[in-house]
Amino acid sequence: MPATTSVTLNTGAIMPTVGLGTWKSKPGQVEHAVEYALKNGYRHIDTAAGYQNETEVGQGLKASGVPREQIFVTTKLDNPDQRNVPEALESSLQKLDTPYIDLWLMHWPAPMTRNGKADKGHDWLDTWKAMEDLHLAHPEKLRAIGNAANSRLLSGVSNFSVEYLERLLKVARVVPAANQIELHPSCPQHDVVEFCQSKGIVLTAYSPLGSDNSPLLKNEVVNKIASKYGVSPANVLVSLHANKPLHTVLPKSVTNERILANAKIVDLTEEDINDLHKIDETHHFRACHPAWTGWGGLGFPDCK
Ligand SMILES: NC(=O)C1=CN([C@@H]2O[C@H](COP(=O)(O)OP(=O)(O)OC[C@H]3O[C@@H](n4cnc5c(N)ncnc54)[C@H](OP(=O)(O)O)[C@@H]3O)[C@@H](O)[C@H]2O)C=CC1
Ligand SMILES: O=C[C@H](O)[C@@H](O)[C@@H](O)[C@H](O)C(=O)O
Repeated sequence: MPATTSVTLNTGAIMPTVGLGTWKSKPGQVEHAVEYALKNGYRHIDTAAGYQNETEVGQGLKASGVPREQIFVTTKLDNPDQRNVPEALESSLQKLDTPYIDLWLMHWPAPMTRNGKADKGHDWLDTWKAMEDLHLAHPEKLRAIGNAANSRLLSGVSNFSVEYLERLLKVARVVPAANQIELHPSCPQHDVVEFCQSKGIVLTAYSPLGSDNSPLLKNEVVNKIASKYGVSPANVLVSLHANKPLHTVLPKSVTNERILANAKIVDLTEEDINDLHKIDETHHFRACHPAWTGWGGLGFPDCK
């Protein structure tokens, strides 16, 4: 299958395959990164309330001059806001200075207190129910969950394992449109990928390069494939997802040349993909281990 440039969500909305990541992209830098990306062809930006840069991301959206309706914007409900879902949505809309969000994700199935501890008195399933209620009441604010012509209202999740998705889907009125999870050759999560694909849930690959100072950029297999196509290792790591059904991918950079370069996607062969998947057999890692939430491994088999 040739690499895709967009996927269709279960709402019918179109989500561009490559989006600019903004975790750790600081105010002062991120406005320019977003503006530069949009001026150079990106149409998908990923942020989160937890990144504390929504205001500056919003400034970058405006500065680009690209009409809002041509841009796919994802943001996320922060873990300490799981008891305050409507207020959190309003806060993100205000900071991003936008009338709607294209995709709103529960950042982690892990309610937390404001002082960084697990909030064991709250169930993330109740958070999802509150997100569903909001979507049903305000479809105009959450584009990816539907519109007047499509009353099937959908939103998304992030960091959901198969075990957690199964619990969600048992009671959900709304099938998540996307599950944003860590995906790269050293964290392929085939179980979650297959499960989501079987339910029509789009996978969004986070930390696709392996995050900061990634060993994957120096990996021999990645470099060999990069040489074969005359591209950089980052292009191979981004392309890996663009070559799979129902996948999108979020390379992050605040460096102009990298923002530009990372958007180039190449077609990979099945053999290339199999070789990249073998990397995990000898070198597995996660950039974002779920244990930081205080909720343990969140049902991920490699996090027990
Ligand atoms: N839902 C969730 O829980 C999570 C979501 N995410 C999302 O996914 C995005 C991507 O993940 P992230 O962890 O940021 O990591 P990435 O895998 O995108 O790697 C980013 C790092 O690689 C560097 N880099 C970027 N391009 C290149 C290149 N071409 N060559 C060499 N180095 C490069 C960046 O540096 P520099 O910027 O200095 O150029 C930065 O240090 C996040 O920004 C966020 O939007 C990430 C983690 C968790
Ligand atoms: O989206 C990014 C990640 O989920 C990030 O928000 C968490 O992983 C957390 O901040 C951490 O410190 O590990």
